[in-house]
Amino acid sequence: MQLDQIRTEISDTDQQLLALLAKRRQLALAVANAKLAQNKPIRDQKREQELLISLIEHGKTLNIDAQYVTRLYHVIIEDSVLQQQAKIQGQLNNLDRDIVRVAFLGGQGSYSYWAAQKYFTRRAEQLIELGCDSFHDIVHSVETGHADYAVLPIENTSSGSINEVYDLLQHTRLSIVGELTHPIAHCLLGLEDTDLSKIRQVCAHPQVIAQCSQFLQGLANVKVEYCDSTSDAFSRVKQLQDPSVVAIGGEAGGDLYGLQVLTRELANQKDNVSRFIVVARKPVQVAKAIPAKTTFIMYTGQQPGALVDALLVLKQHGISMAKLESRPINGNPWEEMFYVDVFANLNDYAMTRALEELNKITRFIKVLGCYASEDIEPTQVIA
Ligand SMILES: C=C(O[C@@H]1C=C(C(=O)O)C=C[C@H]1O)C(=O)O
Repeated sequence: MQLDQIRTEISDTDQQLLALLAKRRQLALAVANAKLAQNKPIRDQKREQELLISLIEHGKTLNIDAQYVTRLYHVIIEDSVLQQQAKIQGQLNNLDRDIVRVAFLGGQGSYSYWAAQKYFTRRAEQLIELGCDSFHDIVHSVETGHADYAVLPIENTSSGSINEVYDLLQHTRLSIVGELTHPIAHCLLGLEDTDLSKIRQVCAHPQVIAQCSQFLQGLANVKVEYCDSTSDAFSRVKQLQDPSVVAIGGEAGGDLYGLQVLTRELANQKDNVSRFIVVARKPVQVAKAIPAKTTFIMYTGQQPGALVDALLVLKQHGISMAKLESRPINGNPWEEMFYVDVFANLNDYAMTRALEELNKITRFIKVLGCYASEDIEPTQVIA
């Protein structure tokens, strides 16, 4: 066969693969409704394990190795479960799935832009993108009704919690309605004729600078320029047309600005992942069939053991904590507001009781939201 002929066949095969994946998605969505009717959880890891084991076996007969099958399968299952969750949540909360206005940091190509795309592609026909210059403006645009949702980064595996976002949550009436994680693969990006040894200036967002601090320390005589967002860093490099000026950001984002990758994997941690939250004016309910997280803030007071007592309430009700963070309270020096993420649905009996008890022993407590957990653990196959 000629090269062109073979390639035509490969393209045809890829299209068939896509069509089959689309069909699989539709079947999974039908399964989701059947499960709701039978009061069963969306995720069924036993079924996933059985499927994976049989696919690995079948793969052997086709000369496809187990690792390849497993990697593909993880991607397919994650998509399948997230599609089902999004559909069930949309139905339960009567969410408008047509046009959605989303506020996020930066413009096209920023990490928050990709996170917003990733989250809403399962939930809306059309996105109206409202890029903002600061976290404050993002929250404000939802508060004032200019946007329906905001997507905000809240923590990162390299730089930790994003304090500015935590502080904004303390003072807003918006609710957390969703979460997602997104891998953040930092690259050094520049104009086509950039010579790495001649770089004078690196443009990046402060969070990105913190996540790549070790790489940046290794660059001698290079000025670090703080930018409002990663997309802001890209547009500066593009506008300046100076090959000694580069940006740090994601490859796909840089591509939108015609920038080339000069070096990859700049983050301090190899697994550099950010967790984003989605906030809206109205809280959502999470279906019982879906694992939920609840986030609340509390001020316990300064008496000895106050935090321990509060956490004991969670223990007594069998509620696991996903994260505990503390932030200063404005105007009360050395007093702390605690932010607690728990693996629980706000409507669970245990959670309701725990909150009632916490209400009695804390000075202030406020639920920031209950939302579907998007952390889809890969299917485990016991060898
Ligand atoms: C589609 C289903 O729901 C989930 C997704 C699965 C899949 O995509 O194969 C398998 C099990 C469940 O975790 C199902 O239960 O069959």
